[in-house]
Amino acid sequence: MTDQDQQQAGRQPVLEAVGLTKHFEVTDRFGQTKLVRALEEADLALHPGKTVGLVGESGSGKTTLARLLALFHPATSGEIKLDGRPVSHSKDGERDYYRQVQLIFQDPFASLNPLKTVRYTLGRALRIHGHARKGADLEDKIIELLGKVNLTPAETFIDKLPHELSGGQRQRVVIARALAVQPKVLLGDEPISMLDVSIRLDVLNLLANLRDSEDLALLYITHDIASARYLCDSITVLYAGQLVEGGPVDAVIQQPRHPYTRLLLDSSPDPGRTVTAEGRRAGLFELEGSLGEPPNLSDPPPGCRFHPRCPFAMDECRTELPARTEFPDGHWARCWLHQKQQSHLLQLDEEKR
Ligand SMILES: Nc1ncnc2c1ncn2[C@@H]1O[C@H](COP(=O)(O)OP(=O)(O)OP(=O)(O)O)[C@@H](O)[C@H]1O
Repeated sequence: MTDQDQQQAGRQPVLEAVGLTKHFEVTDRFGQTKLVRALEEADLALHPGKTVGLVGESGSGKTTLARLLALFHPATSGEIKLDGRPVSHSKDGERDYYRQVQLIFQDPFASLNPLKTVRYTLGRALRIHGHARKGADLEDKIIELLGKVNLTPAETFIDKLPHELSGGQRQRVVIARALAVQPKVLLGDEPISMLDVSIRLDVLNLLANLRDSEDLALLYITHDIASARYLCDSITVLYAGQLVEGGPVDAVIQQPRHPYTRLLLDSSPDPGRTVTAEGRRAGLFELEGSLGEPPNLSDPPPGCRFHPRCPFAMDECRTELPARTEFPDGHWARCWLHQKQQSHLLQLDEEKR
C-alpha cells in the first residue's frame, strides 16, 4: 500500500448507497400495472479525491442509481448516507444535501436555460447557495469558476447564450455551475457521451483535475469501460439492475471475476489485444450475439440475471443471486463460480484469450 492508499483507507466515504433498490410502477397501454425492477440492493461508496466508475450497458440501471443518489427519485428500499449519516428527507435536509451532491447530465444543452447567459447561470447558482451576492464579488467568483473549467479568457464566454457555445463549452459551463455550489460529490451521468469524440478526453481530464484540486468524490457513469479505465480508481459493474463486480480499476480490467465483465471487456475496442474479424477480441463471447439480449426488467430472470447469457450457468444461478465473494485488494464479484469453487473455469478460459 502506498502512503496515499493508507491515508485513503482511513477516510470514510463521503457518500454511500446501502442496499438501494428501485422498482418503478408503470401502467401499460391496456391499463395493467407492472413493476420495472430497475435496481436491486446496490451498495456503493464514494471517497474524497477518488473516482468510481459505474459501468453497464444501456438499460442496466445506471441513470436510476444516479438519480436516486441525486434524490430525484425516492428509493423503494435502502439508504443513502452523507458523511456517514442517513440523508434526511425533510426540506432543509434535502437542501443541505443538494449543496453537497451535484449531478451532471449527459446532454449539456438540455441542462442549461437557452435564454440565459453564462453570467446569469453561474451567478444564480452562486447567489442561491450563498457563495456570492452581487457586484464585483459576484463577477470575480463567476470569472474564477470559468477559469476552473478552462473557459478563458472569461470575457469571451461570460455573455454567451448556450447556443453560441460548442457542446464541450456547454458541458464546461454545466460543470462550473455544479462547482458554484462547492459540492463534495459530483455525479457524472455519461458526461462525455454526447460530446464530439475529439473533445471527450479534454473533458475527462478536466474532471480528473477538478477531482484532485477540489478533493471531489466523483461518480463516473458510462457504458464505455475504456473511458472508465482512463479516469477511475475503481469500477463497479452493473448488469440488469444487479451490481455484479467491483474493485480497483486494474484488478477488474486485468482479471475480471464475473463473466459479464468479461463480455464488456471483450466487446470494448482495445488496440492492444487480439481482435477477431468482427472487431471483437477472440474469446468466450465471440458468439455473444447468439447468447441473447439483456433481460426485460419488468420480468427479469430469477437468480443471477445474467444466467441466460452466461456460458457457465449452473442450477444455482437460475434460482439465487450469490453472496459477494471478496478477493484481495477490495476486488469482489457476485458469481456462483466463486461460491462453488469453480473459479478455475473462468481462469482457464482467461488463459486462452
Ligand atoms: N421513470 C421511470 N419509470 C419507469 N421505468 C423507468 C424509469 N426510469 C428508468 N426506467 C426503467 O429502468 C430501467 C433502467 O433504466 P436506466 O435509465 O436507469 O438505465 P441506464 O443504464 O441508465 O440506460 P441508458 O444507458 O440507456 O441511459 C429501464 O428498464 C428503464 O426503462
